[in-house]
Amino acid sequence: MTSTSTSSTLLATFVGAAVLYAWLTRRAHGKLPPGPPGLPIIGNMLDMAHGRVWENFARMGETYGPVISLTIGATPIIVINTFEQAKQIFDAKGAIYSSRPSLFMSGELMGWKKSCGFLESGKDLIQTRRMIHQELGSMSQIRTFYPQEEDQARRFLGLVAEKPDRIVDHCFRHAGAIILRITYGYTAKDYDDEVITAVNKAMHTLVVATHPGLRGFLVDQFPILASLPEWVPGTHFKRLGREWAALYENMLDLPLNYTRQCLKDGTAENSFSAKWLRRGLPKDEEELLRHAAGSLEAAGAETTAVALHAFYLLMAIHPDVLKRAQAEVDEVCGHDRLPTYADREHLPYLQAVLKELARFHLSVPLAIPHTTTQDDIHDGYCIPKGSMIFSNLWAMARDSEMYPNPHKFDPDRFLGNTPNRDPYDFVFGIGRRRCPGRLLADASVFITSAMTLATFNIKPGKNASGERVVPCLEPGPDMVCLPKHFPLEITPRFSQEQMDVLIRGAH
Ligand code: HEM
Repeated sequence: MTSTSTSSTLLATFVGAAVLYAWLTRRAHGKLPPGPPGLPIIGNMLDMAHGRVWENFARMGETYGPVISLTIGATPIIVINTFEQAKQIFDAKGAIYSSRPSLFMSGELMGWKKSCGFLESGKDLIQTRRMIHQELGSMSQIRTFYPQEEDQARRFLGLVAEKPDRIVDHCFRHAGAIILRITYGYTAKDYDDEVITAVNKAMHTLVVATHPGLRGFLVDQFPILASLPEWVPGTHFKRLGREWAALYENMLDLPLNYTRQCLKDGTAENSFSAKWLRRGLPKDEEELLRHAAGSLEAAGAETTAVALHAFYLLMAIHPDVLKRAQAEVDEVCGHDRLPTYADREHLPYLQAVLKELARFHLSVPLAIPHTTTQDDIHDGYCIPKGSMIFSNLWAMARDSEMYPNPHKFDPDRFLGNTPNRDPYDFVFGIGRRRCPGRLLADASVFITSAMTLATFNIKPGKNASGERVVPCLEPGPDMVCLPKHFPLEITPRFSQEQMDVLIRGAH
């Protein structure tokens, strides 16, 4: 037998033993919520293997009810498919439903466990969320960042005017630049910015490491695999973990060192990190700040970029909505200036469009999984301590009882005397782990889309053979759900000279 086949046999034996151990040691719980029967040993692993897992979960909900269970190895997985149940669980019983599962690959090996989205319940989580809340959790704080937001949105328009065919890149760059500006006071370069590149690299590894189901890393389901020596084939995750941890550290240090330097030089702009560093934090709190600031970069950039890209696609798909929203913006702002935050209350149709955007394309369709810190009995079923809990936000957004004709993009559902439920009640999560960046996200999407409507027309673009391709909103399979790319035709609404005046306006 060659050494490779010996090692492969060893790995197979080890994985088999780990899976069998997990199966045999599943605790004798009460009755779990109903769910699809799993296969012996691997449980429901295959049900989570492919495609948009949230759609599979919603289909299972039609058969088994609003709260369903699946198992992989020893861990019960609970999926909550309705808003009502999610409120009962995350709001009313938040004390035991608000921790995070420990993910071996991303949390331990790659070092993300101190990032806000990964923190388990406890002192560090309370302090981290307090830090974020104090500077980004109220409208009075968010308003202090309006000048930076408006400036970044103008820069974005400039880039779109220059290279309209690179709209997806611009959305990602813009969302990253906003977060860097507000978190660190750092103004990113228009192209090839070093810090944006560092964030993108680290984020790419995080997305790969946290793929749901079978596409993820087996060590998350069976942490015992981490004790295998590195010469065993299949343990390449250990080397990857080390390399990817270095990318995470770089993403934290590069921009924070910039803020520290600016504070020393007396040139620091108003920012989340500058505000906290100025207070002179003790070492342990400064370490918390380092991860808290990094968690804003990680959680805030891609999610906002996805919303902006989806906005452009939806405007190309629905020319009637685009025209009506443009007409409203024109009526309030005229053609001589760009919209500002002060206009927001006079733009009810745009606000309805943005609510429908948030409902129709969910940036994070399954939220971030929670875990329970105690056994619970819910509606007569047992939810064991350590269960992994998914809020199926996508299923809530497509619930026909809350949203008649839920697969139709229809901003009018939020106007009139009996509007549908505000999707902001759940698209940012529910309960104690609700997104702490939601006010900032909303402010960024508002100003960018309002300024876009004022300056550009958006139409389906042409493919390589010159045929017009009507886009559709086809979501990808990842936890942060990127829509499929389609060519768009984005053209300025005014002459070059007028566009220059509009966009340069406040510079
Ligand atoms: C359209 C944009 C955004 C959407 C749809 C979104 C949505 C979400 C969702 C669904 C969660 C998980 C909630 C849960 O587990 O129950 C979350 C967590 C989080 N979000 Fe956002 N988010 C957005 C933008 C932002 C921005 C701009 C920031 C930062 C400035 C941010 C920071 C965070 C953080 C730090 C967490 C982790 C919270 C925790 O674990 O306690 N998000 N977000």
